[in-house]
Amino acid sequence: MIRYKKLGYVVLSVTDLNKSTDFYENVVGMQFVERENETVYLRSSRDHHNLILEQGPEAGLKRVAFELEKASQFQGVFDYLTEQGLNPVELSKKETQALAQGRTLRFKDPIIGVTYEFYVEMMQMGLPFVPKQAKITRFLHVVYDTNRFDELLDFYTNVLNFVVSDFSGREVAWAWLRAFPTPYHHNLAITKGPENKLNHLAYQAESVDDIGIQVNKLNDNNVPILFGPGRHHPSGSIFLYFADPDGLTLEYSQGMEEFPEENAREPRRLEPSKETIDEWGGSPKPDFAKYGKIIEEDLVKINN
Ligand SMILES: CC(C)C(=O)/C=C/C(C(=O)O)=C(/O)C(=O)O
Ligand SMILES: [Fe+2]
Repeated sequence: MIRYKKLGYVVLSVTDLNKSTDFYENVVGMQFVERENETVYLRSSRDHHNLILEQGPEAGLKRVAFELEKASQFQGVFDYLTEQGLNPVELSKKETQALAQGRTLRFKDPIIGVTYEFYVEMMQMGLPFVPKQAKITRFLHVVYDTNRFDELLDFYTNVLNFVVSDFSGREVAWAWLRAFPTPYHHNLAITKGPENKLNHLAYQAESVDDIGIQVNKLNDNNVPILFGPGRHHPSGSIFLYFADPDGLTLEYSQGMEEFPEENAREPRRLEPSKETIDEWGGSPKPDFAKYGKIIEEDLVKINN
């Protein structure tokens, strides 16, 4: 059984690396760690990185990385994914050293083609994370649109050991999932849509005040606010969605429900109503979750 420590980081392809680095540092609130050629590492915790930006010809999602609960689980998880026919590839020492992390495997999900990375022992930085702008406290979740909803839900729950926190729909069209046994209501969610794409990425804000302060700061910086502030009924969180320089939707989220490992409540089937989406009655702008191409790449970059 796969046991996760946390959602660790994502890799985004961006069309203007300098602009996006400035945005994620000075608007979103992450801390710059280092730049290696066309790759920038940023963090929102003691981890060496919680976001990698890569210059590319088009914007999109390249990779989603989860940290396994224990280093001792790595080989067992590798063997399990092999048995499941997912053909995981273990990264070379050279590549894991470049990433400042321990043993690392990658595979592609066979449904929508997202590259996943499972790793252990990411280097912990000497100084604590200090947000420069918004007080973000962690990288919280990834959401996809998919036209293969049922297969994707089956894959996460029956192969990758994610647990459903809530569903929505008469015919289920939303599912919020947590990587077992991580406590947050969701570190991954999926929704039915005409295509397979990233819907949004979310960062936890320290307090409700920080969300309110960000409304003003985003407006001052002419950053488009795409939805909110409001309160999502599923996780109970206060939210604020805005656009990154490539139009990708980002969320600040505060106050999400947390689950115990044992005796957690059962998932609820929620009405897909306006009030479920936002208890305060708001609606998303047309550009909400409009962009977010899934970019497929080679699993291994540095061979030895
Ligand atoms: C916008 C959708 C329909 C919605 O309700 C989102 C809910 C939540 C939440 O409850 O926290 C999210 O953040 C999410 O799905 O990402
Ligand atoms: Fe969200």
